[in-house]
Amino acid sequence: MKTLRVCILRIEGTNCEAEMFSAFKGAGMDPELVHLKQLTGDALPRRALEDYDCLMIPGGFSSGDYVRAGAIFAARMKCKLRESILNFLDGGGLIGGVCNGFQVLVELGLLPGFDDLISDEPQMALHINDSNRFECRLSFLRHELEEGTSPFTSRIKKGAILRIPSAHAEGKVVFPEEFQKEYLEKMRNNNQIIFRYVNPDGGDATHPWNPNGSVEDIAAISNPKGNVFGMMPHPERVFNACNDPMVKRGELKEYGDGRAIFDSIFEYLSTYRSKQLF
Ligand SMILES: NC(=O)CC[C@H](N)C(=O)O
Repeated sequence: MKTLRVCILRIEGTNCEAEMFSAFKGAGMDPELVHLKQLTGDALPRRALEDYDCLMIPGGFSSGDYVRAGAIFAARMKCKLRESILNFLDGGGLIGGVCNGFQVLVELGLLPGFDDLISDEPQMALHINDSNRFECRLSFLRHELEEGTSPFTSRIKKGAILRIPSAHAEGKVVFPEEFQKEYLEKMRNNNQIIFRYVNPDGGDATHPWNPNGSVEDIAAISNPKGNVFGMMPHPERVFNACNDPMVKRGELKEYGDGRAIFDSIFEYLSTYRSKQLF
């Protein structure tokens, strides 16, 4: 079988790339840490997006979160890589972002991506948490789609609740007030809402279980086509069960709930991409 190559993209201030690397590796893919300048032709060795199957933007504080979290990383990508991103998606590639990576994809206009793959006008923002603080704790995420619907969660059953940690200051999903009703409806109809925060008992999330005040407790979304995905909590931090604080001492569990995301990407890419089915 063809090796599945993953480009884990970093710039100054990215800080979750090592865990992201080992999660992709652990799920059987071939990740590589790539600096943005290697893609834009400003540093050697040069790399091209088309050589990868998946582009993943990891978490962190890219460019120190100046302006808005993710804004500078996104602006640099947009001005130099717009065409290659579109070609990459057209060729069947997947693009994912976790936490700061999700913020980058929203700033870039790839998410929620209602009308175009890259929208020029922002359709959504990840705003400062309601608490006005950096919120760092385990989150409970309910999977909202049927198994097999999203390439990023194809291995997860509808209604399953995953324990995945959050760690962010700007994670509140907001839409422009006048379009909020319409946009939420679009998101539901297009199967774009992938995870919602819930309370530990599975009920509607209240703070701190919705850590940021996101509308409708939204924690993860995709674009309408499903090939661009962003989530605030960090699946790469709970690839192994030993990193899940609720796994009891002596419990013989090898993998944490985060692994399902990476297994889903693997399954999707190896089934569809390597056979060039789309
Ligand atoms: N863990 C992260 O990626 C943090 C994202 C961003 N720096 C924030 O605080 O919102």
